[in-house]
Amino acid sequence: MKKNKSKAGFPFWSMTPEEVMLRLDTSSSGLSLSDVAMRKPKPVSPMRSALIREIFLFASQFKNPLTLLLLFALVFALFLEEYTESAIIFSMLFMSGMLGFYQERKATRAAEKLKALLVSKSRVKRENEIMAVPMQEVVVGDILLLEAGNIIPADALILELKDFFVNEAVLTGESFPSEKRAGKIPADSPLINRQNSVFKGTHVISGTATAVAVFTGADTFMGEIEAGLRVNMEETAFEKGINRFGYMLMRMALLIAGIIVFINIWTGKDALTSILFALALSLGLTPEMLPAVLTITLSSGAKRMAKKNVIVKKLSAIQNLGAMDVLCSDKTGTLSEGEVKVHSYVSISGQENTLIRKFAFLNAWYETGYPNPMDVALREQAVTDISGYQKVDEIPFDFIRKRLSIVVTKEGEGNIMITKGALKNIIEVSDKALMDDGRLVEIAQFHDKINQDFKKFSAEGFRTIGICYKDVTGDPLITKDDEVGMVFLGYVLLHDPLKADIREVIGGLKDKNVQLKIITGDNTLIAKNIAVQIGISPKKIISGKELHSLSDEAIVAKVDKMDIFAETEPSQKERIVRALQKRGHIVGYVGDGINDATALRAADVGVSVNNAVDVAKEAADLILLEKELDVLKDGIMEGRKTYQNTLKYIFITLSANFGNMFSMAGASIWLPFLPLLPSQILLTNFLTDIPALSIAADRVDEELLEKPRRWDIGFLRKFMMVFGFQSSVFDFLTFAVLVFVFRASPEIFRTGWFIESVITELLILFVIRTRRLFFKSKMGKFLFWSAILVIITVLVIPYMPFSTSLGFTAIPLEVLVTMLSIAIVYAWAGEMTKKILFKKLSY
Ligand SMILES: Nc1ncnc2c1ncn2[C@@H]1O[C@H](COP(=O)(O)OP(=O)(O)OP(=O)(O)O)[C@@H](O)[C@H]1O
Ligand SMILES: [Mg+2]
Repeated sequence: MKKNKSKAGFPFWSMTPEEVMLRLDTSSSGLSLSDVAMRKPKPVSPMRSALIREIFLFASQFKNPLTLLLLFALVFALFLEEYTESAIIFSMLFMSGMLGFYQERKATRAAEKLKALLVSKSRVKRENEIMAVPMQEVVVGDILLLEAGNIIPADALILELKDFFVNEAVLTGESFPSEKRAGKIPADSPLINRQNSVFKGTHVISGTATAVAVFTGADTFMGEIEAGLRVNMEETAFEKGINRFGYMLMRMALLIAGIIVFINIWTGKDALTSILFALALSLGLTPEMLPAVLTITLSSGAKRMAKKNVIVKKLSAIQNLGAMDVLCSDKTGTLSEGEVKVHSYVSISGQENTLIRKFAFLNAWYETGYPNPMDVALREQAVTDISGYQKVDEIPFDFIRKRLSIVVTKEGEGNIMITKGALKNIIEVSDKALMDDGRLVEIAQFHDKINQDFKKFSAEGFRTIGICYKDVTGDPLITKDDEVGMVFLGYVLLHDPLKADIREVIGGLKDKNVQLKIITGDNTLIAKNIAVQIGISPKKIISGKELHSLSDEAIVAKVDKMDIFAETEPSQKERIVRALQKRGHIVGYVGDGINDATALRAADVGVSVNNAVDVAKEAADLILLEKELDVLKDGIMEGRKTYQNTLKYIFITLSANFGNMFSMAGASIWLPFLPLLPSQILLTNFLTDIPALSIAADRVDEELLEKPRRWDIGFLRKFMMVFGFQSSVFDFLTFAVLVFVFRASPEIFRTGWFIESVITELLILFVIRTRRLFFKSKMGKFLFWSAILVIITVLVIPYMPFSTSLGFTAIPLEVLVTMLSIAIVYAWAGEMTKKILFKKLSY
């Protein structure tokens, strides 16, 4: 509240820079370092905050409906003074919580080290020196130096600016860049009109500015919004599936539990024990270790990715990576080396030309937009003498104009405006052309020639940019509107060779059933040329211009058939991604520019590189420390493994437990006693959870990783029905044998059934984890040994002295052998069913 008041009392946009700086006790040369130290938000002592973080992390392991059910059961058991039950439930809770906590902590620690590399820095002026500090360390009164690609670190008042455009979509929803200018704005004007100010979280599209930071952190507009909304994390398709599935199970469990309670009470059993019995059963049905399995699979996946120099910013991105079936990529640096080299400077008549060389150099030398490989290449060129030149003005590059203008001056030469950019966009603003002999001619007569040249260069694999100029001595300060009536000079041919292994990389992705689509701002001809080189059909290409004329629906209809999108504007990149998603694809996007940020955000998996602009890095889910598509293939495999192992866990919980519940309900009707004591049910659950957890690290058969797979709840339901039914059949067989053949006492009955159900669950785990014959698929070490250990434990427990306190008894050998035989036949039946089921549902 107080903060709001202070903001209302400080409408800095309606004040002059001097007033604001006076009030903030700062100056244009920046704060002193001692001032900065005083203004830094006081850190909570690092020790304590680390401890608090750990506690939070631990607590966060319990914040899902499944563990809540466990907690509820625990309280209930304690209330009934059933201490064995309580102890077992508590162990289960603790085990799942600890494991999740431990794994996640290990993973976050590894990730944090890498994330430190990712810290976005802001340039500030302090004690009259320019320095780069982590974005969060900007303090009130800091003088900010902003340039294209930066994320703005604070709410600030602009002091000076040059062609400064900011994208404020995060705050205003307006995706068109808003132009900033200096000067006072009425205090009551809405945020969108405060052109003299910038706001935290928005980003610079082009140009440069200095500004004084007025509000930081939670005091900013962004901070207010975040506090209000608690930034709603979007769920991935996978998470949605899991959650829906979890709720479905809960509903079913509750329903069946209700029926069981009813039957038991109706048949005259003790009401409270019946409730506890039903509660224990519904715990059995719920995949209570699912959260832990998920965290473990994901975080160990993230760790393995880190070893391959991939930083996973958002864990769930790994799942999406596995499910991804279309990968969109920009061109420069992904397909190509990204190290652009200048090949030549060519005039219309085809001659190497030194004036073009000089002008291109001047333009690149003085431009101040965000770093791009073309200007780097041009600046590297040794050049004829440019001493004596001075920069007068600039209009930075943007992805709509695709041009960049610089005004330079030199004694005796007046002021010259030099513009370079995409060839089309240069021709657009030129009406004359300069010949080698110095003549100026109408450009119109050369349009065909230029087109042909361009085709020729592109076919040879060159990226061509155009250069033009005009004399602006009369009015050397320019705006975008001055880009007209210029004199065309010629071409700069640039070379950006494709990566040597790009064909194999793309082939590799294709083998994994991920389709690559190229979305580039570059020219159609070049894109075609590249398509041919990497083995994509050059026919499946569409240009940004054509996209413009299409409605969203029309794009959706078309998007599948196209492999290359050329000459696109930034907003079209996002449109394409969304259209692909509407077609039902899970879409990845790789990009590193300002123009990629919205597409990165829209994609299911956004991938960027470490030297990308801040906005792109911020928007991405994964960061590659080296821009190699090949590592993505490893990531895709990780994602698919995660998915498969999660699915295994679900399969096993479903088939074994669902059948169990059914059988229990049945058994309750005709047995005069409870088929298992609540504590025994919990113990069964606990024991089978141990191997189930190690599924997280299980090996996965190669054939299961071949294509992206989706969460398919319909399939799960069928799977559950079939295997549940089968397991019930065997349960009833077991009951019948125990009651009619062995005339078992309640203790023997329960012990026999305990052994049978734990062992069948483990055997069926071996069966279900693969589609091959179970012994033909190699198992994860952990899984194998933990299963063996549990089997031994189960066989030993009844013969231990403490077994009576658990309600077990030493069963006769023939009962034991019969139970084991039933389990083996059951596993064999599972093999058969599995084969038929997978084939029939072709999943
Ligand atoms: N600094 C610059 N100076 C002049 N022209 C430029 C500059 N940057 C880009 N262009 C022009 O704009 C076009 C589009 O830019 P760019 O190729 O970077 O887009 P993109 O979508 O990021 O492409 P890519 O897929 O290669 O990453 C370029 O082909 C070039 O003609
Ligand atoms: Mg790019």
